[in-house]
Amino acid sequence: MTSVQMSATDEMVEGFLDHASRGDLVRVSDMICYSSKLLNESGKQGWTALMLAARNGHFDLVKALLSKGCNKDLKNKSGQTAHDIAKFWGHKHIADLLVGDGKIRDILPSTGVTEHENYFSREYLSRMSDKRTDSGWLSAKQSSPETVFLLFHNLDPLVTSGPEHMNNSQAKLKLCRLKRDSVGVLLKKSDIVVVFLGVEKQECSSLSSVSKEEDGLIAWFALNVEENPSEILKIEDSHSFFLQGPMPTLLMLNEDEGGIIAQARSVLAWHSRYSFCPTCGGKTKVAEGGYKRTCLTEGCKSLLGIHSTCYPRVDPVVIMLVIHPDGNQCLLGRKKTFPPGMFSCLAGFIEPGETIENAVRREVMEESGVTVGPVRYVSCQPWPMPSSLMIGCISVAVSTDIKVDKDEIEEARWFTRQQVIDAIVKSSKAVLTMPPRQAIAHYLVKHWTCLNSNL
Ligand SMILES: NC(=O)C1=CN([C@@H]2O[C@H](COP(=O)(O)OP(=O)(O)OC[C@H]3O[C@@H](n4cnc5c(N)ncnc54)[C@H](O)[C@@H]3O)[C@@H](O)[C@H]2O)C=CC1
Ligand SMILES: [Mg+2]
Ligand SMILES: [Mg+2]
Ligand SMILES: [Mg+2]
Ligand SMILES: [Zn+2]
Repeated sequence: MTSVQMSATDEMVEGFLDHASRGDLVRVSDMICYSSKLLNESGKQGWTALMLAARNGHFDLVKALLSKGCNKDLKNKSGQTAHDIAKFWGHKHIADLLVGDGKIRDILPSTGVTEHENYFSREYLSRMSDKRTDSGWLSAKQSSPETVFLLFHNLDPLVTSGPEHMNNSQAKLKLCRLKRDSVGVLLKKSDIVVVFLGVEKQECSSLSSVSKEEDGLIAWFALNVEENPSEILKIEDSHSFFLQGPMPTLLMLNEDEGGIIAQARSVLAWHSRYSFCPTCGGKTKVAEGGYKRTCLTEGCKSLLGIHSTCYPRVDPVVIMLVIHPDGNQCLLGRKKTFPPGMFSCLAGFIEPGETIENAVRREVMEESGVTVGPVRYVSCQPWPMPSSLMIGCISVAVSTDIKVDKDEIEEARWFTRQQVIDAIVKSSKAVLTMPPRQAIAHYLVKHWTCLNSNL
């Protein structure tokens, strides 16, 4: 190659990287059509087009480069991949895209939002809903020595703080995984509701347990008792106790157990609140592994077709971070019951016949007097107090004057990006405190500030 050819190639690479750096999708795509080798070319300090697009937050360009087959594992001269760069500069949605295989996600049109796992969201068990109607299988599992039972007293779970349970876990508490022998007396009682939660996913079953079970499935059940059962039960763990709460104590478990609690507590709470048929007031019987209550009154309307009152309820709630029209402040409020200094996102129940977007606009107007324009879904979180689904959104205000609804909110204020970052990192300069990391309100604020998730 002559020096003239060399410089022509260098010039083309330099131009290509310059377009990538500025996020010029059209020019970058044209140049790749002309020479696909450009995809993995690097310039100064070993930066590729993908790295430059990741550095500057050009999500669509990153997606296009991945779809053309560029190598996302290349490193620059500082040893950073495009993923490291996106993470460092706070482009979480790009970092998420780069960490995956880029294939499945590409089928969906980009919204810039990737799925985020919140506390209470993890599916540790496989629900196996088809087994709920298999009464033979359910009763065989209830008699199996391998089966795990979780016990609740008035919806407070039995947990242990014993040191022998704390290996490899940062959580200070762990759910007591009782065996049949410990809860046998309760299972014989006719008024005890036993809810089938699911089976351990294959990868979390230990091999020794698998060999002892005919179908290799370790089932989990949950039961709730109203009288304190400590006297009649055989519980050997002297460190066990019923965790009084629900808040903030339920946030002290690990992520796996948070997910189990979200399911178990919500279904048990439904049983404790719906003792009688909501349609006719008659007696009901528990069916389908605790996922249904069937009315015993002949002719009750709830027996015709599928009747929603027979199944566990979920209440949808919108929770939203409202961004100031200047893009640099967000609206947070405090309820009278919050600890001093704490502010959170506004939230409210979705009403019948209402969309998520309209519920966001109505609740923000009711609680703060601020008018909201566009609304985008970000992430959701089961909230088992008793059974909400928090639907997390980000939205933009089109008015900024605040007039709070004093019945619900004590104060609402615009906070700057820096102020909420200080609160999240618990800086000594912080002028407010935020809900803990387990609450979706915390994630919404973090999402907005594009902070890296390891903060
Ligand atoms: N995970 C998180 O980060 C947060 C969760 N939350 C949860 O969001 C939920 C809703 O927020 P709020 O501001 O209280 O709602 P809200 O703003 O709609 O006001 C609550 C009032 O709405 C009425 N209401 C309407 N439908 C209701 C239903 N299905 N259940 C109970 N009350 C209903 C009641 O009068 C109640 O006092 C609460 O349960 C709260 O625990 C709230 C803030 C943060
Ligand atoms: Mg509210
Ligand atoms: Mg409200
Ligand atoms: Mg409301
Ligand atoms: Zn009925």
